[in-house]
Amino acid sequence: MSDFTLPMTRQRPFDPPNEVAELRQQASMHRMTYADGHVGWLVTGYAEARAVLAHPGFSNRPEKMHAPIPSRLDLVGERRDRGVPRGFFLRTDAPEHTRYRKQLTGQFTVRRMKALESRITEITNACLDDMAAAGGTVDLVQAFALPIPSLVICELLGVPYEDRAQFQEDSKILVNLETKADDVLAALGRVSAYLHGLIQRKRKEPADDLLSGLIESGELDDEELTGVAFLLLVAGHETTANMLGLGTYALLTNPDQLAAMRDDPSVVDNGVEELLRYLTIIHLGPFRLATEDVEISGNLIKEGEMVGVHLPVVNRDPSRFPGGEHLDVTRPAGGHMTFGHGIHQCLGQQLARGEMRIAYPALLRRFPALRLAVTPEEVPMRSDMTIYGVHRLPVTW
Ligand code: HEM
Repeated sequence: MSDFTLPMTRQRPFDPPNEVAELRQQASMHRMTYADGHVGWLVTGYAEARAVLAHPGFSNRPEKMHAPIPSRLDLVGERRDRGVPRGFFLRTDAPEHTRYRKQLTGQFTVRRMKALESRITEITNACLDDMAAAGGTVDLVQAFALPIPSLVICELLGVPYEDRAQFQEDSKILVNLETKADDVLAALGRVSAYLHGLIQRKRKEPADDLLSGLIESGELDDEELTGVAFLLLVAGHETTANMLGLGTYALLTNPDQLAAMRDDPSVVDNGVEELLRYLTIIHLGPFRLATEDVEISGNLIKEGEMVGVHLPVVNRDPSRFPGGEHLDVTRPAGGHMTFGHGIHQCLGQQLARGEMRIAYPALLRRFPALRLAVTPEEVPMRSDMTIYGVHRLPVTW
């Protein structure tokens, strides 16, 4: 089926496109035509996805990659050579990747994540207070889903509160697949210049934040520090924000699941994993380029061929998650691949989990009568973005 091209249009808001779900029923790996005519692969099976992402015979560097869908830029990492500072290591390979990853892992300590929990609770409560004060109908994305992760990342890095508005705006520009190249470059320039200045300030006045910790370890120069900080800002904003927005939408349209998340604290941790699995907001990729011939489940991927992993469909593979097309916050959801797998597995996953474990129940308990203020069909979906979610979620209570 080498004439298969990747569909992005969904027939139902929480389900992957029918065409891809149907493919998985036929086989776990498929030939797929990329936007420039390159014939590579699409992986729809759970075991095969893990095998690809754990295999050393693939590169994550964007330079030689073929775009999966027409006339759009892939993840921000594609733009590395066009203005992203060194240190933005999202799409790199060993040994460059190993060096940055080691530095960062050393900073995402249990102690730091634990300390952030009380700040996440405060930030969440402040958003809920503002919502209660505004009353009537509010857009949950602007009032809740976006500000929480945005402020938490600022906390983590030590970015002052008053500077955050520009960051939210710029990161939105950077992850939108439709953004024009000039606008991307302008946003990159603004964020880089700001972070560079912040690093200078932290060199003089270190504090108990991740940037100061990285400076202290002395391994990275200023440009690298800027790139790393920039990556965390972008990666930490929109991902968790879309989980909070889309997750709330999913709960509002599944009232029994919502009630379990609201009323039973013992359900929350697993409920968050299930929402991550069921919604799988990274719905384009990850993609890799074979640097040698690789055999996966009897399929020969030739050197130079692209492989895309369709995470939303992989996370519903019935051999791993029976009945996985339904949201069930009590289903054992561990082992899902929403944070990827292998050496590039999400660095911020514990932070993202911490935010969701605090934010969902806090929202549902503060507003027990929370409901959509529009019909479900009127909720605008982010089908056109690298990260899936809702553009807006009008709610009332
Ligand atoms: C629900 C929220 C999130 C989701 C679904 C998510 C998903 C992912 C996925 C799928 C990857 C792997 C990409 C690949 O294999 O090419 C990844 C990597 C990464 N994520 Fe996340 N992420 C989330 C939140 C965060 C947060 C909060 C941060 C930072 C504070 C973060 C930082 C990163 C970084 C730095 C990488 C690159 C890791 C590497 O290449 O070694 N993410 N994320």
